[in-house]
Amino acid sequence: MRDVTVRFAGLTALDTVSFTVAPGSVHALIGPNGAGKSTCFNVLSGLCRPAAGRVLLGDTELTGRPPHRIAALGVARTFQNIVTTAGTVADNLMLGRHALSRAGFTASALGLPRARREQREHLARAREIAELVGLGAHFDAPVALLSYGDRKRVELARALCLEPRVLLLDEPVAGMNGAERARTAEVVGTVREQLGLSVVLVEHDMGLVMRLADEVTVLDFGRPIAHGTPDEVRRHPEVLRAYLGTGADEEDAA
Ligand SMILES: Nc1ncnc2c1ncn2[C@@H]1O[C@H](COP(=O)(O)OP(=O)(O)OP(=O)(O)O)[C@@H](O)[C@H]1O
Repeated sequence: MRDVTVRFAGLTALDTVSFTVAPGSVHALIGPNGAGKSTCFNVLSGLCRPAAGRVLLGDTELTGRPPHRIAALGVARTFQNIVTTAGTVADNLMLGRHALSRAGFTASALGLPRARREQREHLARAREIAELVGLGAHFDAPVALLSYGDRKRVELARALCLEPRVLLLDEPVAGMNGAERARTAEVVGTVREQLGLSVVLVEHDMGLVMRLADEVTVLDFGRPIAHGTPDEVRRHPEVLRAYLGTGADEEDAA
């Protein structure tokens, strides 16, 4: 992201924000409520068009492209709130693979051999992804019957079904209990390692950020105030003042 500015009416939600996500790394965006983290995600995933600045994936220009194009180019995201409720885990993951399907709707509907073969391959890959995030045993279970933590991981798996190069995780452990948080942290680590993708993470759970992130960008009132490793950032005077004060103390105490 280079020099991105976003304005809503009179308010500048992002003010010339730049950061680079190193390939294969976990990059966290943190900051107090209203700092601009969600707006950053919305810019990265194409839901929000910046007034100025650019978003690049390698050399590919993403700025101004619609969300489905950005997803097809390799940037997948999850949302803060769970969006999957209907169908089985398999159904939801197959929806995630739909964008990759070549055979087309008509061929699939007619059950043509190529479409059937493709469908089988997608299902096999969806199952692999479900296993990777720890949902293998629930593959054919209705999502509505799963625990909250498992449902959040269905969202993660669905995003992974796009075979992204970059995964945007918007508060992946929000609302989870301690055990579920630990499990999800482990899954994110595994996913990054095994799929070799880059992860951009917005998360209020500082313990998780400190554990998972290679680099952290701190936003405050739409401006980046610090950037560095988790250790650098947690010691940064501006960060301590603006935001981490209590979070850092709590974590040290833990
Ligand atoms: N669609 C919108 N219209 C008007 N103002 C908006 C809109 N979206 C965000 N804002 C404002 O932009 C600023 C940044 O909001 P944003 O949601 O990006 O912050 P955040 O860091 O994600 O906060 P939180 O941690 O609470 O999710 C806030 O002042 C917010 O009220």
